[in-house]
Amino acid sequence: MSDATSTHAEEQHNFSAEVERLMDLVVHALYSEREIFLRELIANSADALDRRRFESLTNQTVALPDKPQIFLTVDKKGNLLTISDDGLGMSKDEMIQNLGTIAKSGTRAFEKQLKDAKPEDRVNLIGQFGVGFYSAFMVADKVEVISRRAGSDEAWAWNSEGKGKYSIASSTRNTPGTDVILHIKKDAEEYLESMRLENIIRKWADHIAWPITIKQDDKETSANEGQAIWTKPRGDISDEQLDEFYRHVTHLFDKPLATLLWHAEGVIEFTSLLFIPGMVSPFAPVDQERKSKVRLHVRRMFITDEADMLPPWLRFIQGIVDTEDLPLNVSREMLQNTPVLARIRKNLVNRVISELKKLSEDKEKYTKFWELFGAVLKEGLWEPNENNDTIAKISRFYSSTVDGLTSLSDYVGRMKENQEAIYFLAGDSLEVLKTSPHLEGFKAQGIEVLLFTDPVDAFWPDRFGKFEEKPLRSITRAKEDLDKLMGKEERSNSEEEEKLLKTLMESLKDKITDARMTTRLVDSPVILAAKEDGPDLQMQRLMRRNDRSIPSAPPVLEINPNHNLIKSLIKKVNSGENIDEAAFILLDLAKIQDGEMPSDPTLFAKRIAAALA
Ligand SMILES: Nc1ncnc2c1ncn2[C@@H]1O[C@H](COP(=O)(O)OP(=O)(O)OP(=O)(O)O)[C@@H](O)[C@H]1O
Repeated sequence: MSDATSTHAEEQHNFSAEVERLMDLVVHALYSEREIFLRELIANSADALDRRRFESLTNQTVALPDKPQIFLTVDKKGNLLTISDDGLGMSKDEMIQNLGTIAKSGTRAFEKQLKDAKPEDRVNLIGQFGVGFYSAFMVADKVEVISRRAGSDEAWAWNSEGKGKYSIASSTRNTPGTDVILHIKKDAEEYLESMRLENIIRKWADHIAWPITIKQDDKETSANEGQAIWTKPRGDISDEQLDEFYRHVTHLFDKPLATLLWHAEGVIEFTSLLFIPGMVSPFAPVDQERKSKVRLHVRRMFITDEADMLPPWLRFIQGIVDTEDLPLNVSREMLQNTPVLARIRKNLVNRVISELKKLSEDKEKYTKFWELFGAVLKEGLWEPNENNDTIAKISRFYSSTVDGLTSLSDYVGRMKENQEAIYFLAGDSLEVLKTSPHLEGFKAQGIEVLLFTDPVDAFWPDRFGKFEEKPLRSITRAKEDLDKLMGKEERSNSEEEEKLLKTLMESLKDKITDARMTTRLVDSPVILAAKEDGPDLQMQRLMRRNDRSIPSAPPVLEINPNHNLIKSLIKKVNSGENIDEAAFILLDLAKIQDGEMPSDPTLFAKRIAAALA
C-alpha cells in the first residue's frame, strides 16, 4: 500500500490516435461484461509481481518485500477503487510507452476480431491484444496510475479521463509498485462493494498465484487462495478453475480438448499442467513461430516461456511445467544444456503422445483435434525423432476410397494382395485431388490412394521410410507400379504414335524430360508425371513457391492414346501439320489439372482463343 500525492508540475500528452480508437472499442464492445476490468487490472499486477521476482534473481536491489501482494482498497465515500501491487512498477518512460501508445496494426486486428467475435467471446479478445488496461475506463471516468519502478526512488503519476489526453507528473510512493486508482462512475457503484469484488475475483482470478486482499472500512478480506493451481491435488481443483486457468495461459476463449495434470516423482520431480486447446488462436496461429510456448516455472516461479519444453511438432500444446530440480537463477545457457530439462522434455513428449493415442480412440474428438493440429503434428514425421512410428500410427489422412479420415494401419489392412506400397497424391486441396486425373488408373484398378493436402505432406514421406514394412510412394512417380498392378506388358507404340511423341519432345524441348504414352489415363488426354527417381511434383511446386530461384526438374508428359484429342494430334502430325501450339496447350492443360498456373497465362489464353476460332 502506498500514500501517494501528485505535484502540480504536470506534463500533458495526447494519446496516439490508435489508443483513443481502441479505448472507444473496448469501452463500448464490452460494456455488458464490464466486470472484467478487474480481471485485467489484477492480471497486470500479477504480471508485474512475476517480473519483479524474476528480475530480483539477478538484481538484489529490486527484491520483493516479505509479503508481496495485490491489494484492493475501497473508498466508498470518495468513490474510489484502488488496485495496488508490489510489482516491478514503471518508470516515466515506461508509463508513456505502456499506457499511452499501441501499435497501429494491433488496433486494426483487434477491431476486426471484435466485429467477427460472438458477444460472449469478446471479453476474452482483449487479453489477446494487450489492451486490458483501457478496460478501466468502462467503470471509471478518471484513472490515476501512481508507480515507482523497483530499484528507483522516483515515482510518477499518470492521469487521464480517457478523452484523448493524459498527463504525467512527478509523484511519491513509499515503496516500489503500482497503484491504479479508479474514480468510479455513477452507474458503476456496484464495484465499490467488497462482496461484489470478491465474487468477481473468485470467478476470474482465482488462479492468480499472489494473495489478493480487499480492504473496505478497515476490514481486510482475503479474496483468493494465492496458491498456484497445479500444486493442488486434482481432486481439489474444480473443472471451472481448470478452464479459467486454461483461458489465462492460452488467451483462448473455449474449453480445452484435453487437460493433462500430473506430478512426476522419482529421479526428477516436476509438475505439469498441459492443455490440448480446443481452437487455434485467431491472433497467433501456431505457425507464426515454430516454437513451444509451454511455460517453465521453478518452484512455482515463472522463469520463461522460451525453454522449448516441447518439440516444434507439439507446439500447439500449451500450459506450464514446474520443477523443483533447477536453481531459481537458472541461466539461459543452462536452459539449453541441463540434463534435468532434457529429461523433463522427454517425459513430456511421451506423456503427450500417450494422451494423443488415448484421444485417437474417440473418433469425433480426434477428428476435431486432427483438423486443428494434424498439420503441425505431421511435422514430427518429417523431423527425425524417436517417436516417428507412433506419430505415424496416430496420424490421419483423407483417401480416394473412404469417407472421412483414415489411419495408415487401416490403409495397409485394405491393401490389395499384389500391392507393395502405400500410395499417395499430394496437392493443395482435397477437392482438386479427389478429381485428379492422376487417380484414374489407380481407381480403375481399385487401388486406394491417400490424399495429402498439407504442405508438409509433400516432404515427410521421402524422409520417413516405411510404415509396417510398406514404402510410401507418390502416384506421380509410380508408373511402373501401375503397369505391374495392371499386369500389362510394356506397351509398344505404333509408328504414328512415336512420331507424335518425338514432335512433342521437339516442340516442348527443355520444358519436359520425356513424352510417353500412358495406359493409366481413362478420361483425360494428358497428365504430368515425375521421374521415378526424381522429386515429387507437389514438393517441387511448394519449394518453388517459397523460392522462385529453385530450378524445377522438368516433368514427364504422359498422353492417353485412347483419347480423341490425342488421336486427332496423331493424325495431324502424320499428315505433316505443325502442332507446336497444340503441344504448348497440352502441357498447360496438364499443369492446370494439378492446380498450377500455365507458365504464361496470357499466351495460354491467346492460344486457346486461336484454337477455338
Ligand atoms: N500494475 C502494473 N505494474 C506494472 N506495469 C503495468 C501495470 N499495469 C500495466 N502495466 C504495463 O502496461 C502495459 C499495458 O497493459 P495492458 O493491460 O493494456 O496490456 P498487457 O498487460 O500488455 O496485455 P494484457 O491486457 O493481455 O494483459 C503492460 O504490458 C505493462 O507493461
